[in-house]
Amino acid sequence: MADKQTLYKKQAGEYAASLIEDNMVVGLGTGSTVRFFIEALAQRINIEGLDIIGVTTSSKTSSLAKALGIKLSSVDEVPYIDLTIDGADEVDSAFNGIKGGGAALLFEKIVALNAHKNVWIIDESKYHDVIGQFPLPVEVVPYGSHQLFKRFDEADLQPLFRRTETGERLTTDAGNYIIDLTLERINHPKSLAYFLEQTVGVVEHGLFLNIVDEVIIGGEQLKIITKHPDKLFDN
Ligand SMILES: O=C[C@H](O)[C@H](O)[C@H](O)COP(=O)(O)O
Repeated sequence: MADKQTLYKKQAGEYAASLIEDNMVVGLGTGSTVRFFIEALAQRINIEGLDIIGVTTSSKTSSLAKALGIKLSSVDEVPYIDLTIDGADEVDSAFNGIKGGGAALLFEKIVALNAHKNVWIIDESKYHDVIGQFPLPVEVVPYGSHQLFKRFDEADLQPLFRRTETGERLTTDAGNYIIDLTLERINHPKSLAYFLEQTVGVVEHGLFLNIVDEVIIGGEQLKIITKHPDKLFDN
């Protein structure tokens, strides 16, 4: 039998599939929670004849969606994305998130920023008062990445190159490396994001601030939290 976390991911993923409407262009995130969403979406396509176009955020999601017969287009070929459904590694009550546990943060952020609406699906263990318990992924250009690693280390950001099971440095779909920062608690996500964005060699970071509109949280009871459009969160 599946563990609770898996059941909660499935619950959130399946609920998200019910949000998709005919003729939508749908951003398809990456990860184990999104897998449940994509499977449920494919079922609706087959049973109800739902007509949608998917825009994927990783090679893994592309393979899964293709195998399930979902029509795909690239982010550059669609005029806009109606709704993106994605997972997250950690979310706080100010709608800040950490993403990139599956190394897809760069394409995920591009798709998210081209979507009219972003919905995240998580299980309840990922919802915290303050983000940072999950190591923050930073995607970096391979050239000079060792120097960058040293700078992060000197700044006490506890960097670690992400590696594959066979021990080599993991390469993202865009051909970059990931350095994970073990921070435990990110009190000022906006300042950290700014620092990373000013650092040459950093392609993107896993802080998704002010991006998500709604979070669906699987648990004993499914919860949906929606950001008020006028509410600004200052980090
Ligand atoms: O790079 C991967 C993504 O940001 C995922 O959406 C995130 O890691 C959550 O994945 P999962 O649903 O497998 O926990």
